Amino acid sequence: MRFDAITLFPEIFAGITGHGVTSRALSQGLWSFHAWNPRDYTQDVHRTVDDRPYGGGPGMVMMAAPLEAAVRDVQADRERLGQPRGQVVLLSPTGRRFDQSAAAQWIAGPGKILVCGRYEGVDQRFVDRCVDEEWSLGDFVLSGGELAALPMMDACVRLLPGVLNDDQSALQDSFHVNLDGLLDSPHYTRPEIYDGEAVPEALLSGHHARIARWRRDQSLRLTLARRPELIEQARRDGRLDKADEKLLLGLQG
Ligand SMILES: CC(C)(C)c1cccc(C(=O)NCC2(NC(=O)c3cccc4nocc34)CCCCC2)c1
Repeated sequence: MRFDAITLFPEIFAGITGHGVTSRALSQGLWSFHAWNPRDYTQDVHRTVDDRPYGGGPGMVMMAAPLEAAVRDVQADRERLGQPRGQVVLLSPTGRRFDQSAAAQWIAGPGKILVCGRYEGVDQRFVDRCVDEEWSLGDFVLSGGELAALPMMDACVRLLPGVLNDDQSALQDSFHVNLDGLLDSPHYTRPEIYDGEAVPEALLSGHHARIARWRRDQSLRLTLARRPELIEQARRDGRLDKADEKLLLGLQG
């Protein structure tokens, strides 16, 4: 899987290229990354990438030409290497909401070209001419598209075969397999008594069925309390068994 980022701040991507499982996967060649700075595609001596908004208003807008020139260079680079084109994605608050299923869809494709906005946004003519999809991380104000691109890329790379070992993929699988879309149960590790607080007795029992039941119950309780819509989704998908429903009935009364 290849990711390209069009960004004024390529160093931000060290967050995943330089640390942890995503960094190791990069060095193992399980995925690849290239950052392209629009500033390298300017023609003026000041390397201007932004300008004031027509119609007035605060802040600056990223100009279309450097962005488009960068995108065309990425596409030419992929073509030169015989790699598939890949969609141009604008990270944007108006985009479709990214989630785990989006990550699964993204890794099925050739790899996205991620355009990261700064200032007040990008010239609409660039969007009309070059952008295939807009995706959003959520409804909050961010300083730049890079800060949404990073978690999306992380979610995708973790899904690639060979990136996570069996231990690490437990969390990944649990989202879709053990917990199937429910919140995770509480975690505990040594010491057994921490400042007088003990680990729940079920987890010390050594009885795997009892431990699994305790964890499932905790996930259902927590999900019902914090994200009830995930319970509904699991019910619609037929992912709740009789014991689950019995517990939920007791909780919901
Ligand atoms: C109603 C709402 C969502 C609060 C909102 C409304 C208006 C503006 C913003 C905002 O944050 N503008 C700044 C800007 N944000 C983003 O790029 C961005 C934000 C959130 C999720 C994202 N996912 O990808 C990219 C995302 C970065 C600088 C270039 C212009 C876009 C937010």
